Amino acid sequence: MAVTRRAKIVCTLGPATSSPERIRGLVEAGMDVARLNFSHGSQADHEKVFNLVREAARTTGRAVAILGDLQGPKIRLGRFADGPHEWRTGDSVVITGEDILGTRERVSCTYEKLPFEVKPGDRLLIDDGRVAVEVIEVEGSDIRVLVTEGGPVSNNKGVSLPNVAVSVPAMSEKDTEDLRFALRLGVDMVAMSFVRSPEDIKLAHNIMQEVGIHRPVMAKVEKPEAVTHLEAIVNAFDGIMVARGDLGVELPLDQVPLVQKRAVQLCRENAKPVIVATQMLDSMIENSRPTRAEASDVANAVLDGADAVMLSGETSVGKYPILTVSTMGRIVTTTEAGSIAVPRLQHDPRTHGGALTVAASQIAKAIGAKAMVAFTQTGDTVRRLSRLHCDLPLLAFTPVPEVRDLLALSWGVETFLMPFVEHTDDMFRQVDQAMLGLNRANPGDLVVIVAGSPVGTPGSTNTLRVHQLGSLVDAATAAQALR
Ligand SMILES: Nc1ncnc2c1ncn2[C@@H]1O[C@H](COP(=O)(O)OP(=O)(O)OP(=O)(O)O)[C@@H](O)[C@H]1O
Ligand SMILES: CC(=O)C(=O)O
Ligand SMILES: [K+]
Ligand SMILES: [Mg+2]
Repeated sequence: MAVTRRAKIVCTLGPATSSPERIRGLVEAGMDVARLNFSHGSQADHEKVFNLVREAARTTGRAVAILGDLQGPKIRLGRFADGPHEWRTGDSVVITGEDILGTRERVSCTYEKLPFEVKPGDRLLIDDGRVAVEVIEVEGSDIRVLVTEGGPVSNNKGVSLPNVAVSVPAMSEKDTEDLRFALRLGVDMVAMSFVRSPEDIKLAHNIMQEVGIHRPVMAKVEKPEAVTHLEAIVNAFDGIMVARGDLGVELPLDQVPLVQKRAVQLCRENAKPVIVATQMLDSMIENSRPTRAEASDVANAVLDGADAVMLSGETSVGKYPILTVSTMGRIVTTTEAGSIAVPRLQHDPRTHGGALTVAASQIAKAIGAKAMVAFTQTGDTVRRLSRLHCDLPLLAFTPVPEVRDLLALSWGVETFLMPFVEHTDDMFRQVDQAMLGLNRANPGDLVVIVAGSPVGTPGSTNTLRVHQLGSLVDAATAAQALR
C-alpha cells in the first residue's frame, strides 16, 4: 500500500479560486480542506464556492472538508470608493470611526470606538504590518495619523494595535451571523479568530446550541493572550491554527517561530490537530516558484510535527493557485520521505487510548503490518495514533460524519464513514471491504486494529487486534500472527 503525502493541505478560497475549474484544480492538486474566510467576500460568495467544493469532491472522489473561518474581533479598514491607494511615508491621513466610503485621505474602520481607545503616539499596523502609522491626534471620530512606513492600502485590510488592549468582544455581530450562516450551509468545522481565552469557545457553542448544529471549533492563535493561555486553549478547543500573519503583528515577529514549535508540540501531546498558517509560499502570489526560504518553511512545519499546512493569499488571490498547491504537496512529500523524525512526545501516554496506540504502532512495525486501523466514535483514538507519525498507512473507521470531517485535518489519516459496528466480526468485515475492495492490500496481509469494547462505546479504547485480511480470525490466529 503506497503511502503518499501525510501532512494535510488547507487552501483559502477567494476571487482567484471561485470558478468550478479552479476549485476542481485545487482538489486534484491535493487540497484536503477548503477554508472559507469570512473576513472577505459576501455570504453569497461563500455559498457559491461551498457548493463548488462539494461538487468537485464528489466528482473526483476525494475527501475535502470545509472550514469556516470567522473574522473575529479584528479591526479593519472600511472600503475605498476608488480602488487601492498608496500611502507614502510622511503622508498624513485620517482613519475615522464614521461609516463612510473612503478616499486616499480619509477612510473608515470597522470599530467605531477606536477613536476613544487610542491616543497620540500609538502605533497602528495595517495589513499584517505592511503599512505602519502613528496617531498624531484624535478629533471626534477622526484619528489623524502619520504614515511612518508607507505602502499600499485597500478594502478591508486589517488594523492591529500591538500595545493597546482594545475592548472588542470575542465574537462580533458579524461573526454571530456568519457562524449561523456557515452552520446552516453545512461547513465541517469552524475557526474562531483572535481567541484570547479558553472560555471563548462557549460563544460558538451557544450559537451551535441555538441553531441545533454542532461542529468542531479550532482556535486561531494570533493574540499574546492566546500564547499565554495556550495549554488551556488547546484543551478547550478541538484544534489550533497557528495564525502567523496576525501573530507576527500582535507579538514581536521574532517570537513567532518558537510559538509555532510550542503550539505544535502541545497539540501533539494533547492529541489535537494543529495547522501552521500564513505566508508559507507567499511569493507564489506573484511568482511561479517559491523562495528557498519558503520551501524550507513548509518543510520545517512538517518536521515540527504539524498536522496541516495552510495557504492563504497564495490560493485566494494569487496568480498560481493550483501550482502553489502542487508545489506545497511536493515539498511535503519529499520532506516526509526523508528519514528525519518529528520530535518525540514529551510524556509517556497513560490513558488507555494513549498507551494502547503506542503499543499498536510498535506491534504493527514489528510484524510488518500493512496498515493501522482505528475504530472511533470521537476521533480521539485515531488522533492518538496520528500524533506518533508512524510510516504505516492510518485508516480511521467511524460512523460519525463530524468525526470524519475533523479528521481531514489530522496527519496521515484516511477516514472511512461506515455503518455503526455491533460485533467484532462486523469490524473485520469492514476492514476487509475497505482494504481489499479498494485494492489497498492483499488477502493474507496483516493490519493492526485498535478499537473499544464493547464495540461502539466512546472512550472505551481497550482492544488491540492483529487481523489477517480476508479471514475472520479468532484470537488464537491473532496470537500466532503476533509471535
Ligand atoms: N474574497 C475576497 N475578496 C476580495 N479580496 C480578497 C478575498 N479573499 C482574500 N482577499 C485579499 O487577499 C488577501 C489575503 O487573503 P487572506 O484570505 O489570507 O486574508 P487575510 O485578511 O490575510 O486573512 P485573516 O483575516 O484570516 O487574517 C486579503 O487581505 C485580501 O486583500
Ligand atoms: C490565518 C490568519 O488569520 C493569520 O495568519 O492571521
Ligand atoms: K478570518
Ligand atoms: Mg488572522
